[in-house]
Amino acid sequence: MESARRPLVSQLWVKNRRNEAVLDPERPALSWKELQPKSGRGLCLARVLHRARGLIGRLTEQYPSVCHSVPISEIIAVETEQKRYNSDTWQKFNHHAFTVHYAQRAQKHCWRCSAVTFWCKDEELCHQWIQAIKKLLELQTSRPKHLLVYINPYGGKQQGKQIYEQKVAPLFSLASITTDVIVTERANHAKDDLFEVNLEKYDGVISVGGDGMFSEVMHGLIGRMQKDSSIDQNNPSAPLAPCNLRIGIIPAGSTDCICYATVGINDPVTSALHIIIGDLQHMDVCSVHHNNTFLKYSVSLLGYGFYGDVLKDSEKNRWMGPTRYDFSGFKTFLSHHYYEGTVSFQQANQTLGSPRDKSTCQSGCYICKQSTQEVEEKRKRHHYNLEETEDDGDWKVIRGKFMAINAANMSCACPRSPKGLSPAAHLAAGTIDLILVRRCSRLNFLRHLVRHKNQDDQFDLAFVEVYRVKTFLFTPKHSENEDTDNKDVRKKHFNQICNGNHSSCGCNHVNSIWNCDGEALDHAAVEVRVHCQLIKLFARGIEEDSKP
Ligand SMILES: CCCCCCCCCCCCC/C=C/[C@@H](O)[C@H](CO)NC(=O)CCCCCCCCCCCCCCC
Ligand SMILES: Nc1ncnc2c1ncn2[C@@H]1O[C@H](COP(=O)(O)OP(=O)(O)OP(=O)(O)O)[C@@H](O)[C@H]1O
Ligand SMILES: [Ca+2]
Repeated sequence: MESARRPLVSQLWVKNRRNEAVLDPERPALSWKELQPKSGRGLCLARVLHRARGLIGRLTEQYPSVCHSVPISEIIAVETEQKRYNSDTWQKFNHHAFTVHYAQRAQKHCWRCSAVTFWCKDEELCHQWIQAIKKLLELQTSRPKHLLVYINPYGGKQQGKQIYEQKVAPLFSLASITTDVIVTERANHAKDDLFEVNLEKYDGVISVGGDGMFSEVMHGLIGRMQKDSSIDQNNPSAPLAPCNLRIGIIPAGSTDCICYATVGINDPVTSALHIIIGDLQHMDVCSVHHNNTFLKYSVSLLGYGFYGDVLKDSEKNRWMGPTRYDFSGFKTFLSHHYYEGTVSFQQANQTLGSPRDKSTCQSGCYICKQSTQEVEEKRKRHHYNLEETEDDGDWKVIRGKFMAINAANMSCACPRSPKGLSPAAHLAAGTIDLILVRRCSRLNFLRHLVRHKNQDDQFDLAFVEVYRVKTFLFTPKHSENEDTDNKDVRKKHFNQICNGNHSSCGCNHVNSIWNCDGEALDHAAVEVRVHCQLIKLFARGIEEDSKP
């Protein structure tokens, strides 16, 4: 037992160079460092340079040899080397070699699977190393072994199936992860399936597609949990049962904002590596109700006004793929609509930070960690039927004319807006950032939009307000029935570019619609409530400095 904790130290060869390799179960990491320049007959320029560097290093007492180190948690697999090297090396080491595959940080937030082959002088040493690494890998208990994968073949640029087969499946198989793969045949296929399937045999569910596909998987899992726990989703104040299974996202959509804001990039290989090493990121979920009837859950953006109108227009142009959003965004910007209504909300406790904080939510965020403890205690109290003590403040009511009402449950960072709609929003603190953009000129609205792209403070504009909240209500000024009947009211909302036939401007509504993670809601009057850390993802949040 004692020997299992001691480091394994051996001389192994990497690319024909003698290295000292150390496998330290205490750190726990695998590291290797070149011991001396390659020996052998013959002279080549590289070797001369190498020796000169070694000599200079020794003279200055700094031998310039790089130490490589890989945490065990980031090793993907270890395997006996098959004969793929030139026969010289193969003969020299009598066929004894093993290869370690590991996750390596490439560019910012982008990970790649790298490999290093270690050559051993004898078979026993080779076997000892492979067994020692495998033993340490077995201790990585958070890694998934069996996954359920849903692929939307029509999301984004319709590349979901190819992306999964070419970039992800080979990595899962290298990591000995087995999968049941379902290519969806219709919308809601994944969601419906998750209500029926035996989930006990899986360690996670993977969504290959965009935010809409993720939303389907999430609705399936949350809905299933509530059904199994006899919780009525129509009750807006019911404490929801959290989901134990983690969800992985392989981005293949048009916005991929949930992936981008939880991993830092929308790259299928990076996401596959986070899944393999069993990363964990808790995430808040908002429930949306209308008159005590459950409508939907949201994790990224609930947007009324501008983003609702963009969505509505873009749905007609799904054939355009991701470009549909830019096209409809431009049209919606020109149509320049505002909507009247009342927003009521309770501001969250100040310990949960402010939307105007300069620091952002990152891997290991202390505000989210604090919420993990609180949510655990709250669930325990609920389990033992103990009383709740909510210390939320008074309700604030704002009546007005709005260009946009955006509720960001996370930063909503995506390739179109790398900082997102609310750069300081938290993934798992149990809060939403409510952004109110009041009626303003076209030029001012453009200034607001441009700030989604640059470094300027998005909220430092006279017509923009932002609040960190746990729950809010929205009531449109005009009743929802009026919206379809009252043509006179519609006319009041015409503007320069609308010629009155409304076929192209999409302005034939007094009310806008809610864009809920890219899906349209059927009602404008809503009650929204955040459920702290309801779901878990195979991710780790944004790493501060991803490249070592
Ligand atoms: C001048 C440049 C301004 C550029 C401003 C870019 C803002 C981009 C903000 C993206 C925020 C995404 C929030 C995430 C929402 C997701 O849950 C949802 C589902 O995937 N995606 C969308 O609704 C997809 C929403 C996509 C919205 C695209 C809006 C594009 C606006 C273009 C306006 C151009 C005006 C030009 C005037 C000369
Ligand atoms: N086989 C299918 N046929 C038609 N629609 C599907 C199918 N499978 C899933 N869907 C639906 O397609 C919708 C959009 O999918 P997805 O989110 O993957 O792509 P996207 O909308 O292009 O990307 P994003 O949501 O990132 O903007 C989802 O709402 C999902 O319910
Ligand atoms: Ca949140």
